[in-house]
Amino acid sequence: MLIADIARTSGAVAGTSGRKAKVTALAECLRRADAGEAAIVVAYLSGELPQRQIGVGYAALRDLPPPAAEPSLTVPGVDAAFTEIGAVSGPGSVARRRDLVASLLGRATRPEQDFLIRLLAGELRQGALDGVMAEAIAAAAEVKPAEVRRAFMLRGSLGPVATAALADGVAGLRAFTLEVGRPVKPMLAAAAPSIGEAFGKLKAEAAVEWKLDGIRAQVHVSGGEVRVFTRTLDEITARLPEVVEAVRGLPVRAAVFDGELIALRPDGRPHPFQVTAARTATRTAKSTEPVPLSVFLFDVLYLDEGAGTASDGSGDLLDAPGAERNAALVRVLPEELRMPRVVTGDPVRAKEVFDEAVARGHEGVVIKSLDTPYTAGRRGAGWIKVKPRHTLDLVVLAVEWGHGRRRGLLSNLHLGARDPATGGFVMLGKTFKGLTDELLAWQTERLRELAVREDDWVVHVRPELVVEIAFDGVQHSPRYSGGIALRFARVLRYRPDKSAAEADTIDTVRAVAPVMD
Ligand SMILES: Nc1ncnc2c1ncn2[C@@H]1O[C@H](COP(=O)(O)OP(=O)(O)OP(=O)(O)O)[C@@H](O)[C@H]1O
Repeated sequence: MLIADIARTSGAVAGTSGRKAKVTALAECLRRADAGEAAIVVAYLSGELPQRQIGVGYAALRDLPPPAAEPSLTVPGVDAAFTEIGAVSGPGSVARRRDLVASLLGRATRPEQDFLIRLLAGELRQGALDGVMAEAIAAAAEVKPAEVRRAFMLRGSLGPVATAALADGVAGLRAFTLEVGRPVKPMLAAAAPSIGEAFGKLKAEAAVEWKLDGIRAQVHVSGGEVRVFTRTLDEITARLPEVVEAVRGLPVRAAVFDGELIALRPDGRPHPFQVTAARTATRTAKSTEPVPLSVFLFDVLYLDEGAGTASDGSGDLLDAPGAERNAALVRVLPEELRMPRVVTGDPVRAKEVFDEAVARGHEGVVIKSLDTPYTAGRRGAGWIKVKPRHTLDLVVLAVEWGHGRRRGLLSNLHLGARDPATGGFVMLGKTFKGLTDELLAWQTERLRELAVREDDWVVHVRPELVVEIAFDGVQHSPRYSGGIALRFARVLRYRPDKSAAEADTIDTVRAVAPVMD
């Protein structure tokens, strides 16, 4: 298969806002790929190329060689070239990489050059196409989309799922199973502005759980071994001995739990989020004394209680309804390891739980359907979060050099929400409020790494960094393409645990904040 095919498909997908048209274009492209190429096609089209691994700076992409007249680059050929570029190291590696990129681009036609540059610069990398891509794989392989989504949840990446679907259909997809020790993509929550609205979306009775502002953790137990993974599926076991200790002695042969880890003060109220985050951050100030994390588990995806017990045998619980998974959780976990939870059909009672959680310094509640299975992502909205004050996770699109005291620092952030219709981002406003000196220094360094171009004092960056923003409301604004702007936006913190594909969408912004005039 030729890169020209992928470039053309990428253009077609970007050029239409219709979901169906996107799926059709992607499926058509996948049908032309052989099973081995499919994984690469999927990765490139969803912009999943690991830029940092390839390590091509923007400078290498600025001076383009003249384009080739005819397309000749093949998918395996380009992939091999990327691997070669990524492997260059040692003295002179920057120049060597630049030469290799120039040689690759010199063999590309103009549209192929455009595509490869956007791929290398990370500008295709919104991954917003995950849902669309899963549907396209299903269409190309002639299987149900649910089969593809399930395999994606279990495997964590769509490339290998596409290969399996095209090579072996449903049988290939079902070969992806839940294995203790291998993390799966976590279930996420939709948002509602109030308890009443959240209840309105679920059946009469639902579970109301505290929402703690900690770190999501998937805890895998097998025999005496405990392993802990983040929501981005990275292993953090070695950093959290107290979590391993808390879970080690449970009466299970094997299990996979889902939950939240948080640093609590002796009075049970949470420490500021940074204290929790410091326990798993890769770059931390060594001077701070680590504060132990408490474990609050709220789901179980797999359970084998061992011979002679209630569930004698092994069991993947992903398809079991919420109430049944919780019953299993209650059976094997002591109360102090479980997330506080009340089952009720009464919104007034639910509001009491919410008020209590907030009074104790927590974020709010997650209202959970009793009958939905465990599914990755926000699909189906079996979980709905309600907070007293909604915040948004937005993507930094650009940043302005500061003035005065902030001279030499990247300060005023341009904030964007995801636009699922286009796969791009919609700008919602700017802010330099809420930034501490520490955050300013950190973002200056990080955003310089992500810079793609600079005009006057505005540095445009690869849309990768997710920042959590508080705001007072949303108002109409002709200045931005989405027609709305945030009022009094201020930075709460960065969300390095989230990718741009997980940032809030423009639809979420409208759902949590009615537009004021
Ligand atoms: N009881 C709970 N049930 C589920 N998730 C919980 C609970 N308590 C805290 N959480 C956290 O809330 C997150 C679910 O909300 P969501 O899917 O919107 O992710 P998020 O965007 O990280 O949330 P937020 O930014 O609001 O913390 C989970 O990833 C988890 O870390």
